Amino acid sequence: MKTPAAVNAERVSKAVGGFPVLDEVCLDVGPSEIHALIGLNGAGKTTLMRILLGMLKPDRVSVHLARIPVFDSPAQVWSRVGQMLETPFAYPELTARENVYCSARLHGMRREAADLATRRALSDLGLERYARQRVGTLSLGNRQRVGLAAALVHGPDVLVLDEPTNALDPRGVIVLRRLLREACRDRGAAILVSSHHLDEVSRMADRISVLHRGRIIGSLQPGTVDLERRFFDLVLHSDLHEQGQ
Ligand SMILES: Nc1ncnc2c1ncn2[C@@H]1O[C@H](COP(=O)(O)OP(=O)(O)OP(=O)(O)O)[C@@H](O)[C@H]1O
Repeated sequence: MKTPAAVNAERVSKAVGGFPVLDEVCLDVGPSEIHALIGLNGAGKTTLMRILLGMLKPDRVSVHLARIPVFDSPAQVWSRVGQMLETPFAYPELTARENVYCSARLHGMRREAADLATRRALSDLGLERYARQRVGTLSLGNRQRVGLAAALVHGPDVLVLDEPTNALDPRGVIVLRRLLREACRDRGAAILVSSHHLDEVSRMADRISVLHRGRIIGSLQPGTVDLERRFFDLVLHSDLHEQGQ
């Protein structure tokens, strides 16, 4: 049975060293949906994603993955999750192929299926010619491609990707967009991506939430004009509101 694909965070707060990094953040990602999180540097995007993936404990716990509280999620649930945070999943001393294969096996795939899925993921990400090269010797963009192949290899129902395109070339961006769209369409994947690039998320996402100083301050409509202006309006309005308090 497939695990229902959904991410849900209710009023997640997190302080680090007494400084609030996240403040009552509510966020959800439904099946067959790409939800983009956009915000300035230091807004809290990575911290939120780490909490959603159970890597960091929020101060108040109400985070659900596949409708199960994240800290109680069994291996079965995690096997249906793919992620790539700041440092892509990659052992530098292993080859690209070995890295992706390891990810497939760690997500519970049997040898033969893992082998097949690894070939497909390497081909999807345009990595065939680097398959036997050690990841530590690859370019930054190709390391990111390996991280993405490792996140996607097992066909996850939930995907959490932190700035998945920041090192990709324009062709890589298009490829990733297509792969994410296919994951949504073919298996109803719930996908959360963070980015700094409004144009890119506008093309990729179904929903865009703006995170600023640890709070969700509004949303943007993908595909509409003037997203940049709307984004800065929200940021400015939030800053002015904070100063006025
Ligand atoms: N372990 C930590 N110790 C101290 N401060 C931290 C720690 N983790 C996060 N922070 C702070 O929390 C804030 C949010 O960081 P986070 O990495 O989540 O932002 P981000 O939105 O992903 O930023 P960027 O777009 O630059 O990647 C930052 O001010 C950061 O310095």
